[in-house]
Amino acid sequence: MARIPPMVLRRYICGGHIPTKGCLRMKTTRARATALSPVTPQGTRLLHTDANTAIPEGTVAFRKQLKDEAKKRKAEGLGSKKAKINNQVLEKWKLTVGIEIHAQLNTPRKLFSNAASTINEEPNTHVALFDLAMPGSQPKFQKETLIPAVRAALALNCQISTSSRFDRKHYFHWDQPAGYQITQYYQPFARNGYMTLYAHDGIAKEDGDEIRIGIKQVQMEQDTAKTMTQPGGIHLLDFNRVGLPLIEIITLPQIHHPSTAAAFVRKVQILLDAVDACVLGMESGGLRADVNVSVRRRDGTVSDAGHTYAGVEGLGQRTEIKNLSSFKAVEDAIIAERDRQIEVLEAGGKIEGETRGWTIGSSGTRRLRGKEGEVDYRYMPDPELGPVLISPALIEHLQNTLGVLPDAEITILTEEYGLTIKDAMSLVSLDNGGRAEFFRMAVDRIAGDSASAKQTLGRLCGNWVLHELGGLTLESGETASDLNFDASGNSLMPLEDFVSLIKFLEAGKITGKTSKKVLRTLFENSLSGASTDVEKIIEENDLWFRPMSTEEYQNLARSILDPKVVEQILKGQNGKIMFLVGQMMKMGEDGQVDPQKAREVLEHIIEESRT
Ligand SMILES: Nc1ncnc2c1ncn2[C@@H]1O[C@H](COP(=O)(O)OP(=O)(O)OP(=O)(O)O)[C@@H](O)[C@H]1O
Ligand SMILES: [Mg+2]
Ligand SMILES: [Mg+2]
Repeated sequence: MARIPPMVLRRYICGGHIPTKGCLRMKTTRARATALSPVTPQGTRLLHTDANTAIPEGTVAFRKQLKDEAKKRKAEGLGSKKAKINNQVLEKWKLTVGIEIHAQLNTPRKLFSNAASTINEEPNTHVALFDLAMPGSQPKFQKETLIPAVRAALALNCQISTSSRFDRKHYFHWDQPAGYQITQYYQPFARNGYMTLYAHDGIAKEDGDEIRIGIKQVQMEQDTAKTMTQPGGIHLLDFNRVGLPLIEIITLPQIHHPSTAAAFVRKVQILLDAVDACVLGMESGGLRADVNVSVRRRDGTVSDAGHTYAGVEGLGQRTEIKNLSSFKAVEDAIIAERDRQIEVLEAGGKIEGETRGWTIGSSGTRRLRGKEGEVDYRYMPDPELGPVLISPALIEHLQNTLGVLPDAEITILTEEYGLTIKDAMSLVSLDNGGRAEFFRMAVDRIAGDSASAKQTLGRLCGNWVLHELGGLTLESGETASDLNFDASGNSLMPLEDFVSLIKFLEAGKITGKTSKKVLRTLFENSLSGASTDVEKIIEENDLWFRPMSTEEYQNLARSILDPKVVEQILKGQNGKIMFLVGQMMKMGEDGQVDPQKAREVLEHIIEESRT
């Protein structure tokens, strides 16, 4: 790469200099954001950096915006469960949706430069010359990005091409300094995949027990810079994001219900996470979806369905809603756009091919621009990049090391470990699959080879791993992924100690209530590096279960017996006995009172008082 002297660079980006590692760093920490100012009186645009840029009047905090919008929606009755259910199918119109998902690959570097892939760091601190399209800079394909990309495509059942290419897609916008995006258009690296969605994935009930959505292709491409639009025509730009490696997953237009579309995006996120292809979910901006929506009349009376896509015929004119960043937004935007299109068509109008936008909580999509066609993009092979060659041996290796995918894991957890679908799905989605692994190792260690013990213990441990441990992680403020439930030896919840806790509980040596206390101590000790020896914790805190003698039961029973209640029971109100049992359980030490035994003792004393 040609070396560009700092002086020259400064003409392009105010205050920038070339750091040793090839990234462009803003000179002062004051320069937190780069603002692209509106057109100046001289008619030129200026880049300026100023941390003290006054926030224009009328700027509303994002959190407040969300709250206000949610309130408004509630008041309008939008988004209620009822509205959702009724909104999946329309009598006269058939909806068709195709989705493009952009997911950020789990790699340390950008796609064509060695600048670091970062999130939430100071803006404009990880930017290489090539990322800014500086004259003389050239792309250098970072081979490591292929590993997560191929893993993702394999998990989506795609065929991987051993040779693929990069192309330039031209458009002019400030978020793309080169004036084109490098993507794969003519020869993507993966094609012809599919994903199967089941009822428990949350598809519309009209789609039955399962539905298969075809994946046309998966391609690698660069991300754009992040634009933060402010009131007053000001746009803040963060070039840390420009050039980050993305995959674009393109489905066939085979989705016909809004909730199935949302379920698809959710499942892609879980799958990409499970195979370590991506690290960030929608909530952190690591995954974004564009939805393409069209409608056509079910009875075919008007010929407004002459469009075709990848062999799928008879489609209505599509519009595209870009950049959706939540599963709910996917569903809501589709419903709103479908309804808008129907309204236009029913009024005798025509749907234009457009790119549209959607804001959380709004009740309609809005036009952004006319849809660019392939001709507008002037796709061309990138002359600076050679073909991407992937050896069959690498593909085979990645296929063999994909691990158990979420669907297979859910089947194992429900059929072998007795979990409900809901618990199985929660387990699988936590800690990158590490929580489910921890659960299985714990149960296997206690149940041994017994299939029935596996079922009973599975249900017991499921509750502990999911809810009790889950509660503790939430409370401690640790992020679940930091907890590293992978039984790797330095896990924050040591597997062996957890297993002995469950064994003591199973053997009746400690009560359920005590076990919760011990788990908490275990967890806290583990965080602080203190001893996690369960037996020692129980011993030192005097927590072993000590069954009460019959005499102790009798004394406890007498202490709570109210003559009036006894009289009512003697008159035949037997239900009152359970009330007394409840009182005894409350009075006794932690979980020490066995309700069956308490009842026997109470009945005996009451019978005695009859004579
Ligand atoms: N008539 C239609 N109705 C609904 N969806 C459609 C229709 N035609 C195409 N699609 C969907 O639109 C998407 C098109 O994505 P593709 O990346 O091929 O083109 P693009 O939207 O022009 O590209 P980009 O947005 O990346 O510039 C696919 O998911 C496809 O299934
Ligand atoms: Mg696309
Ligand atoms: Mg598109």
